[in-house]
Amino acid sequence: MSDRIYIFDTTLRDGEQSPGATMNAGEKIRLARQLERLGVDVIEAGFPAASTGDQEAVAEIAAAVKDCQVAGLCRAVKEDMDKAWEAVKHAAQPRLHTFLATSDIHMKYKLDKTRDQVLEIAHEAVTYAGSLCPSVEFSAEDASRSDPAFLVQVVQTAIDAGAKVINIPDTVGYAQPQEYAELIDYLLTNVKESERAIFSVHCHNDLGLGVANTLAACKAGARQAEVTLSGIGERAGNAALEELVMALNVRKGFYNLETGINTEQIYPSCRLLSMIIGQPIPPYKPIIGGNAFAHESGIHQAGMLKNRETYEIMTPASIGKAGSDIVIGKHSGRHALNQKLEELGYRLTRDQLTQVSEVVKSLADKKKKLYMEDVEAIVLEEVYRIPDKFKLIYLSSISGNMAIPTAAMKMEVLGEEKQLSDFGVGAIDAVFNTIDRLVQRNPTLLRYSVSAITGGADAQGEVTVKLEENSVTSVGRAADPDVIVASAKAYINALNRLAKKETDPKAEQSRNIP
Ligand SMILES: CC(=O)SCCNC(=O)CCNC(=O)[C@H](O)C(C)(C)COP(=O)(O)OP(=O)(O)OC[C@H]1O[C@@H](n2cnc3c(N)ncnc32)[C@H](O)[C@@H]1OP(=O)(O)O
Ligand SMILES: CC(C)C(=O)C(=O)O
Ligand SMILES: [Mg+2]
Repeated sequence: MSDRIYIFDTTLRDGEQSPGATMNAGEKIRLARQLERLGVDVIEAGFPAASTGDQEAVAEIAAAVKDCQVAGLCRAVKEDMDKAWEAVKHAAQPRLHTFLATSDIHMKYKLDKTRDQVLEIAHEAVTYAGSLCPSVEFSAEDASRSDPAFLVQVVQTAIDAGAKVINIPDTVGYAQPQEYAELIDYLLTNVKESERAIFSVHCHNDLGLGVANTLAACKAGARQAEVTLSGIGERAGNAALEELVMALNVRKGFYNLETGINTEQIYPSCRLLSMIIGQPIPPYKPIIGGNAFAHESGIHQAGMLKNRETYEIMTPASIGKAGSDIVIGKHSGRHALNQKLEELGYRLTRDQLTQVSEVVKSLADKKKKLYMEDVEAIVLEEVYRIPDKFKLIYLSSISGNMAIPTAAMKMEVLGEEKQLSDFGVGAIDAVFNTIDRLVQRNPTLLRYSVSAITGGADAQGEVTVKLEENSVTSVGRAADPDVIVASAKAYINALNRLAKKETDPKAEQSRNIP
C-alpha cells in the first residue's frame, strides 16, 4: 500500500457550510489559487446544484485551477449531477462527488428509502456520474453510524459501478478513533478487490475528534483525507488540514505517511481564509493561533532560550509563520526579560534585572496585557531615572458633544511656571496640543494606548505614549483614575525622556534606546 495521503480540501464546500463563512465567487477563486499553492490534491469547489452562483463559482475555479483535481458535490440525483458536471467539466482534472446516506436513521427518516432502494440508487448514481466524468467519488453519508455489513454492500456496489474513490464519512462526529480505524480495516478486508478504489475519510468535529479520527483511519489504510483550512465546516467543523498535515509531518516516524502539502503555505492559507470570512483565528488554535509559538512562563522561556526544542515540536517557519515569541507577563523569569531587553538594546546588571523583574511582575498582576513599551518604561523609571524638566501643576479639561474640547494647563517648564489653554478634536488632543505649546515642542505621537489597571468604573487608567522628534523616540507612561490626567502625565513623561536624550545623547546611545 502506498504511503501517500491525498489531501482533499473541502473548505470551499463543507467549510462554506459553516455559519457566517459564505464567500463570493471572487473570494473563492482567490482561496482556490492559494489551495493550489498549498499543494492540496483535490479542491472540492462547491455544491453546484445549490444555486446559480455556486455553479458559476465552481465553473470559474475549474477553469482557474490547473495543478489539482476540482470536485463538485452532488446528491444521487440526475439533475444535481448534471449541474455539477456542467461546472467542473472544463477543469484540467475534474471529479464528480456524489453521496447517499447509508445509516438506518438517515435512510428511514431523511430519505424514506429501504436498504435495497439505497443500493439501487447508489448503483445508478455512480454509473451515471461515471458516464459524465472519468473520476467519480462516492460518499456513504453517516457511514460511521451505518451497519458495517450493509456498508460493505454499498461500497461494493459503488466500486463495481466504477467509483474510483470511496469516502466513509463520520458525518456527525460520532466515531471514536479506534472504532473508526477498525471500520476502515473491516471495509478494506471485506470489500472484494478493495484496492480498486482509494478509501477516503471525512471527519466532523462534534466531539473534538476530527483530526484524531482521520489520523487513526489513515493508519488503518485510508489514503484520502477530507479536511478544511482551520477546521471550518458544518456545525463544529471538519478535521483541520493544518493539524492533520503537521501531525503526519512531526510524527513521520510513527505514521510513515506523506502528503504533497507545502507546509510553509499553511499559515498564509489560513490567514487568507480568516480575512475572507472575516473571522479571526483564535489565539489558542493549534498550529496557526497567535499563541501556538508564544511562550509566557519563565521556566518555558528559559528552556526555549537554551534550546527551542525543549518546548517547540515544530518551527513557526515550517508553517510559514514569523519567529517564536517570548511574551513578557507575570509568569516570565529574568532570562526571558533579559533577552527581550537586550533585543531593545538595554544591557542590565543582574541587580538591575531583578529590580525591573519585580516591578514588571507587580504591574502584570494588575494589567491584562503587558506591552514591551510598559517594560521599557519600567526600565527607564527604575534604572535610568531622570530629573524632570517638565512637570504638570494643574489641568482642567472641557469636552462633550456640546463643547469645543479645551484644555487649560499650568506646568513647570525648565524651572519656570507657565499656563495656557488650547483646543483639539477631542479632550486628549486638546491636552497634547496645550502641552506642546507650553514646552514649545512638536513631537509626533507614534502610539497611544490606554488600559484599565483595576476593574469597575473607577478603574485606574494607565496610559502609554510613544513620541518621536528628530528621529529620536521615547516612551512615557502614567496612571491615574482620570484618563485625561493620566494621558497628560504620560505625555509629559515621554517629553522628559526626549529632552534627556538631547542633553545626554552619549548615555542614550550606549543604551541604544529605540
Ligand atoms: C452531509 C452534507 O454536508 S450533505 C451536503 C449539504 N449541502 C447542502 O445541502 C447544499 C445546499 N443545499 C441546497 O441548496 C438544497 O438543499 C438543495 C438545492 C440541494 C435541495 O433543495 P430542495 O429541493 O429544496 O430540498 P431540501 O433541501 O428541502 O431537502 C433535501 C431533499 O434531498 C433529499 N436528499 C438528501 N440527500 C440526498 C442524496 N444524497 N441523494 C438524493 N436525495 C437526497 C432529501 O431526502 C430531501 O428530499 P425530499 O424533498 O423528497 O424530502
Ligand atoms: C457530503 C459528505 C461527504 C459530507 O460532507 C459528510 O458526510 O459530512
Ligand atoms: Mg461533511
